[in-house]
Amino acid sequence: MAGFIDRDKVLFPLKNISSVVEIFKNQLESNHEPDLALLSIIAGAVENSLTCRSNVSIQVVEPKTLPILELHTIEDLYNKFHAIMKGAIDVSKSENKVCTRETIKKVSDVVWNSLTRSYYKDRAHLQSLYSYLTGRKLDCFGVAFAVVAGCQALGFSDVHLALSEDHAWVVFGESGTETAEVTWHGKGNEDKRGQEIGKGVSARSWLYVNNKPVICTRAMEVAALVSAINPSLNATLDACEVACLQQELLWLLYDLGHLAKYPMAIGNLGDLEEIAPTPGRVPCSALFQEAILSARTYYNNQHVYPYTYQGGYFYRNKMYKEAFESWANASDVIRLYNYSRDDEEIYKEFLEIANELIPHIMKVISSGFSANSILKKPECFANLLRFYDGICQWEQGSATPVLHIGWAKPLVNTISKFDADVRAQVNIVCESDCSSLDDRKLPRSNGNTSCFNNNNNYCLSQDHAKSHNLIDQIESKVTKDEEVTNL
Ligand SMILES: CC1(C)CN=C(N2CCN(c3ncnc4sc(CC(F)F)cc34)CC2)S1
Repeated sequence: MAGFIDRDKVLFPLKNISSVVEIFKNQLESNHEPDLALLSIIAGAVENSLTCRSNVSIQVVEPKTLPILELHTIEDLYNKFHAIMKGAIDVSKSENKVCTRETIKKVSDVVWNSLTRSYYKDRAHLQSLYSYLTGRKLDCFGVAFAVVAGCQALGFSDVHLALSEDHAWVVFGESGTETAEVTWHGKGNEDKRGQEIGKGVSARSWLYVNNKPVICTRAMEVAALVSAINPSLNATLDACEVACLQQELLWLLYDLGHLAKYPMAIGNLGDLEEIAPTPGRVPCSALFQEAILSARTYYNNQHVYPYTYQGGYFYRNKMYKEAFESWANASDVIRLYNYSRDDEEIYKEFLEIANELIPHIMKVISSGFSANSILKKPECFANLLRFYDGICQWEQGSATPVLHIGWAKPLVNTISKFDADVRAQVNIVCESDCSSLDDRKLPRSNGNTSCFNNNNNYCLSQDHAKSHNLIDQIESKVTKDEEVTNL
């Protein structure tokens, strides 16, 4: 590990964004691995100086300048982190050895036991070592990151961060295939720190992405800390210097190839580019597409967020037909999983799409009568069915139910907005008898597109037909309603 060397120290005191980018560049291009503790402390210090309560007056700083960051501030915290780790774990005998589960548990205990007794865990700005070293507070990602940074400080180059879409753990050992929980997840769940990643039912939950997590290199761990930078000043305002720093650091990592296997980081960059496009760079829509391609290429299309990044972009830009397709593709991913109580985050995501975003779209478009309204397009109806059908299939075979009556009303409301002649163009094809499909949900390796048959009708393939009973119920209810209204 390069550590905190003179080439970086001469850049202090840090006064602007480009000097911070320069330090990250030096670390990433050095022939040693980048120093996670150093970069997390610097990113956290910059974020803290521009967003935290301490300077409540909205900073009016020169564009791209930062409140001055002195060398001793960073150096003292860096030395403190090394002292904590080396004071707690004796590694003299394990020079250049791979790490053991026992040592990882010790490092996790050091972090865990040094945290403030009780604090609001979901608060912003609790993700960096700056927060850990100055406030003794970390969020669940921050604990996992601190353990990996601690192991790096102790000389273990085999310990790496493993990331799902809502959880983080570590991999280690000779072939990097040992796994260990090092942090908590969610509210009120007993932490499983020290244990290997679930082989049981939790393995089928979205939380562990069907054992297709992002396994980080050191540079991807830098991408994770950069992704975790939080520019929010409060619920409505962002500190633009912090957002600008995050955006420039993500482009630096992108250009060095370190985001290629990290769909969520590409998605984060897409979100930032949508707000403030960088001249000469690809449009944000291309980044959302790249994130999807990365998830399909490296993670067997088992990740949901790349599609919801893209769907959110289409929705915000009133591209509703395209949004339906992205959301249907997201639903094609979740249908492979069994819903478990650890999956609240993605449940909330689908709930918001089904019960807020789609109803909003139905409201704003049904006022217009334009001929090319999406209500006239069978592919929109097909994608909506595919979206709802995936959620139904997600529920099937799961211990915990997904759907409740609150889902049905917006669902029927939406379906009934499409005229019968449009709905008639969508065939629900049972390519094979449903009963022959076993209940295990084998991940399908093909990309997600709604299948189109030759005579330009839109058919839902065999997997979708599994919940055709729900679709039949909707169809019959809608038809009945129509009969009633046509009486
Ligand atoms: C389409 C969305 C709702 C927009 N933002 C989304 N994010 C998903 C989570 N985000 C992330 N971005 C980069 N890396 C990671 S690792 C991780 C799990 C945590 F426990 F470590 C989360 C996450 C960033 C924001 S999904």
